[in-house]
Formats: sequence, structure tokens, C-alpha cells
Amino acid sequence: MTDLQFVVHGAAEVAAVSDADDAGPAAGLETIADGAVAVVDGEIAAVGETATVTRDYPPENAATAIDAAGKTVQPGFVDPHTHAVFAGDRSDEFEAKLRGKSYQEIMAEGGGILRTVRATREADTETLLANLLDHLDLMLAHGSTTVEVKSGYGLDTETELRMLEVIDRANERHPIDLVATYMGAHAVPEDRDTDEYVDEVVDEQLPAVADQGVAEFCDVFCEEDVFDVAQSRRILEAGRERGLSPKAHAEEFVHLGGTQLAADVGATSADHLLNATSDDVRALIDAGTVPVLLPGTAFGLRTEYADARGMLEAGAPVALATDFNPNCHSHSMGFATTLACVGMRMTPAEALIGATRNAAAAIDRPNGPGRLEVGGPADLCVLDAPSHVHVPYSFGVNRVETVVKDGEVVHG
Ligand SMILES: N=CN[C@@H](CCC(=O)O)C(=O)O
Ligand SMILES: [Zn+2]
Repeated sequence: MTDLQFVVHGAAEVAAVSDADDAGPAAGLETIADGAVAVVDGEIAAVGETATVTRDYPPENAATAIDAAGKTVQPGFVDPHTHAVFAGDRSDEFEAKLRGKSYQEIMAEGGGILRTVRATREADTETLLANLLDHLDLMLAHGSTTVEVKSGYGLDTETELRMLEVIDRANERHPIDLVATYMGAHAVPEDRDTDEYVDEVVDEQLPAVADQGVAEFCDVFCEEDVFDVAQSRRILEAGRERGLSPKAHAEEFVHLGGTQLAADVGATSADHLLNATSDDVRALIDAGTVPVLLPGTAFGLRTEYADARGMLEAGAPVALATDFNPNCHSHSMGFATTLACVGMRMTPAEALIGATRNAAAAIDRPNGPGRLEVGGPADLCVLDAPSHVHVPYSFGVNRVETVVKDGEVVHG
């Protein structure tokens, strides 16, 4: 006996995302007018026109039914790049940047990441957990149902482990599925030699993280005046030997070679890519490494955006993320899609695919979240808007009305 858990019906549009049968950046998106979705035992049992779906799955038999007249049903967003565990407030740096200070100048003065490191080390674990849960509540309200979270504001074994423990505990009690990334190589701690710190990451932090089994990925900030390509390679290879899949922050401020490195080490994703070249993009495609673009970061720093169009036209599965962190204070994947469209000339359909299915690929979830298809997990949003286009179109407004995780209403 199966339980009809949830039916949403009469939707102006169901934006069904699945694997792409054809080539093309938005392939795999099917929009169904007067659509419906039925969920049985946490899995999507039917997607299609309301008349067809409700014949087999009558809403009156469902534990929960939503009449979605005038509304859109789409997959829950997958946010594959955040730094959401931290303490402290850097809103004054936002003002300093508006007055003309650069991110690197702030960092060189001991602000930026290192300032958040000081605040995070001083914060107790319960405070870090409460902060993360607050951020996750906002992300859920904006339609994210799976979120990657990095450590990297500890930069010592004890605090890095505490951050990862906080992610693990939040994952236990929050509806959002969390994916943990260890990023001890997010910055070089104050008054430390970089090579010595890389030794610590490789010989002390990584083994401790791997022993605890609290992270799936290992990330590194491969950037001028942070970790160079050789240091980044050492860390990512050491992580891989200990079972952590590589990721890299690459070509954010200068072109250093982090993208080629990500491809070389078989990274799951290479992120930022503001200064990546077409050869870099080719290397990512050949290696099966997903490019993750973070348009909120470029927007907040008032820099050029990454070349999303060039990547899409080369055939890359461009993913989008918020990059939520104290320097990029947006919890909203919807806003990321607006910036992707307006700032990077992606279409709303490409942005939806980038924020769902491609984003799931960027955290190595190729068959689960970020899709709305029969047999997939019932993670979806109902938008108070008549089509998926209204998400990027309605900038500054959250169109997410209801969020469903595993067939249960968890928001709205
Ligand atoms: N660029 C490096 N790391 C973060 C910023 C972290 C911070 O400034 O606190 C990012 O991906 O944007
Ligand atoms: Zn980042």
C-alpha cells in the first residue's frame, strides 16, 4: 500500500527539469501548462498535465494538496557554494568598498576573511550553530533545498573541526540537505608562512577532518597572495588521497592557473572563474569539472562578471551559486538567477538549469536534487508567479511561496 503524500495541481506552469536528451544549454527543461505533480513516499510519482496526473492521483486522497492556480512549480534550488558558518559582522566593509576600498586592500589590512576568522574562533559552537540555522532558514524561504557549506573561517584544526561539526548538526535538524566542504586553505592565518601553513593543512588538518568523516570535498582559494598553484595542488591531491573530492576557487581576481589545476586533479567543480580563458573552459569540459559562477560576488565587488555565454556556447554545464558569505551577503538563488540573466546574459531557462540540475552536478549529486522528474526526490517550490521566468524577472522580490522537501511542506 502506497501513501499519496502530496499533490500540487492546476499550476500555470510546472517547470520540469530532468537530464538533457539533446545538446543545448537549456535542454532538459520542459514547461507544462496547467500542470501537476504527485508525490508518493517522498518520491515524485507523476509529473504532467493536471487532468492526467489527478486521474491517477486524486488530490482529495493526498495528505497534502495545493491548488496552484496562477502559480509555478519548480525544483528546489541547489546552492553549491556557500561559506555560511561564521560569526561577526562585516557590513562596515560593505561601506568601505562603496567608498572605493578593494577586497584585497581590506584583506591586506587584516580585514575580510581574517577578521571573520578571529570572530569565528572566539564564538562558541552553539553560537555558530544558531547563526548557521538562521541563514539556512532564509535560504529555505528563498527556495533552496540543498546547500553546500564550507569551513574555512577557523584555519586551525580545532576551529575547522568545530565548523564541520556545526554543519553536521545543522544537517540533522534543518530541512535543507547540507553538503560539507573542508576549506582550511581559505586564507593564510596571520603571521604564518604560507608553506608552513600548507604543511599544517596537509599533515594535521586534513588527516583530522578525514578521520572524523565530516567533509565530502576539499576546497582551496587558489589566488595571488593566497595559495599558488603548486600549494593548491599539494592540498587538493592530499585531500583526494584522504577521500575528499577536490574543488577550487579559481581565477577570481587574477588569472593564476587554478582552473587548469582543477581540471588536472579531476575536481568536481571550479568556482568563480571571472578571469578564466577559453582554454581553461575547454580543460574543464574535457575533465568533466563543473564551472560554478557566483554573480553575486561580482555584483557586490562591482567587478566584471564571468563569461557565462562563452562557457555555455562551448558546451559547459554552467552552475550558479549564491557564494553566501560575509563579503557576499545574499541567501537568494533567485537573485543569483537575476544577476545571471542581467549581468551574464543567461536566459531564464539556462539560469534555472544552472541553479538546479547543474548546481547538483557541482556537488556530485547527478541523480537526485535539482530535478523535477518521476522517481526523483520531491524537493520543490511553489512560486507565487505564473512562470519560471518571473524568478529572475522579479528582482528584489522573493516569489517562493511554499517549499516542499521529501514531499513534506517545510516552508510556507
Ligand atoms: N574568495 C574567497 N572566499 C569567499 C569570500 C570569503 C570572505 O570574504 O569571507 C568567496 O568565495 O567569495
Ligand atoms: Zn567561496
